[in-house]
Amino acid sequence: MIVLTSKQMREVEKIAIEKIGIPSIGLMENAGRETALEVKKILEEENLNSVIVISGKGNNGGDGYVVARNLHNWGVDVKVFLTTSLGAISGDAKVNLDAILNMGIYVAEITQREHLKFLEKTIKDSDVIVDAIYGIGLKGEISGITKEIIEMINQANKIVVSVDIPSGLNADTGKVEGCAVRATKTVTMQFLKPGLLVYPGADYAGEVRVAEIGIPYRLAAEVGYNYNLVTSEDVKLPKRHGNTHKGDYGKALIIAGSKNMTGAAYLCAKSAIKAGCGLVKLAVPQSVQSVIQGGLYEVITYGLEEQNGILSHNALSSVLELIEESDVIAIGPGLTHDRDISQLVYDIVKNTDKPVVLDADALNALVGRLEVIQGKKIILTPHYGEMSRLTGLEIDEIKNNLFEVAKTFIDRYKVTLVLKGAKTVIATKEGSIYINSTGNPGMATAGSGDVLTGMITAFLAQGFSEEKAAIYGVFYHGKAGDIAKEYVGEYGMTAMDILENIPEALKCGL
Ligand SMILES: NC(=O)C1=CN([C@@H]2O[C@H](COP(=O)(O)OP(=O)(O)OC[C@H]3O[C@@H](n4cnc5c(N)ncnc54)[C@H](O)[C@@H]3O)[C@@H](O)[C@H]2O)[C@H](O)CC1
Ligand SMILES: [K+]
Repeated sequence: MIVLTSKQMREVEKIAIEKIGIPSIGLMENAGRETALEVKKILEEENLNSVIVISGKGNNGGDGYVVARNLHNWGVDVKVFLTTSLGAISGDAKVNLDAILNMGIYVAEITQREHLKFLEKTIKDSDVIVDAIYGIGLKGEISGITKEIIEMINQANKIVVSVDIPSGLNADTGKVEGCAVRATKTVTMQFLKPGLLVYPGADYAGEVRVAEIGIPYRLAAEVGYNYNLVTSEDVKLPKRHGNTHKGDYGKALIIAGSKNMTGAAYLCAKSAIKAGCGLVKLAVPQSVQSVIQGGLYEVITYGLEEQNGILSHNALSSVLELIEESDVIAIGPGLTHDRDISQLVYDIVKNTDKPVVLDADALNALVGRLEVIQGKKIILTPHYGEMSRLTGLEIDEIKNNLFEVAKTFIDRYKVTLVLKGAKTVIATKEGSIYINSTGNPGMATAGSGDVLTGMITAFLAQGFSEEKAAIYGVFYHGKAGDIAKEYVGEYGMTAMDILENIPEALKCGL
């Protein structure tokens, strides 16, 4: 599903109005009416009838006047408060402000501190708050009286419907600019915005609805969008042909495990099989092979050269031989981190041009010498901690600038990046960003990442491009977690629960 940044949104709006000739006031009418319909639905469902619209000085505020006009026409008790003076309103917003004044709708200015008490009382007496203070035109941090108004909205404990984007939220990053409205629902115009989809923005936006306001859909392609939300529509699975055999679904080699982390290797290999990989070979340290083999009926295991239960660099030639007979490789789950293994991982990556998924300790192994991945068919799956080690950035810096961090990384290394988090973001070689829509907090559990690596590897093995394998793997991993949640809930969910629900998740894609 297409997602547009505020800049891209402005570009499509400009083409719609200036090139195509769609009247801008018509777009505002549609934006306001769609939001009003949403508010009406809430009022009817909850048996409520009074609304306060809080409008800012721009076109977001203009949408707010249209909301008020429509609600008034439908018999709703509606009042409008301006965070600016009446004289500061211009353009389409002014046309709509004049209309509501002419209709006799109550309009008040909140420009001084002493007005705040009255606003507080009106909020208290209202059932629903419509937030039309700032939309995509927000620049910099919110301060002064507007900040106090937003804090008042948040403390009121009312149903809040935000127009386009919760006021105070950065539409592009999801960052809170000083303060932001906590919405129950956000009605966003024509296209999703990235800031609504990642944290903290996603928490502030509440339920998000995209309203069609009359901008032609094709304009997104014209301005060259690069953000996408991955939904079930985007990850349909191809039907398998009748006349096929296991060779058609790929041979994967997984290099994983150590004496203290046999489970990671198990979870990864089993997940690859569960996600449809034709044949999975698992290379582990010799001394743990018999432990790992138990229960892995479908997987061929290889015990390789090791030292104290950890793969050693002496395993390189055996690994390279196994790679010869494989289509795709995954390295990392449960390997542990030491100098010898780092060199092993480095040399494996250096010596193959086949698609490789790098996870966990394989990522740690490449810290400081990432140039070896440059331009290769590689998918990296770091969580924020691993990304921090790879880039030298603080975890908070990564969390607050997910898109920028991901883009800078792929611009430099030209690989596929799966940046794992509460909202996993995938960045492709071509510079596109995909935001995942599945998953839940129950999946924040040990081994969950090993399952994901197995799934991505399986899609790669089945002939998907790195980009598609990453997108599909992340989506269905989340889906399996969502199904697991129905049975075991979030608290008790284990990686095994996710793994066991992979087949059910994949059935949804057919
Ligand atoms: N995208 C579309 O096709 C349509 C969008 N509509 C709505 O219009 C807004 C965007 O309107 P715009 O006037 O450009 O910006 P805002 O209303 O968000 O506010 C800008 C307003 O506020 C001032 N300002 C910005 N930041 C700050 C700050 N930190 N402190 C103080 N003041 C600030 C700025 O100078 C402006 O004056 C979009 O979101 C939609 O809701 C149309 O109605 C339909 C078509
Ligand atoms: K808003």
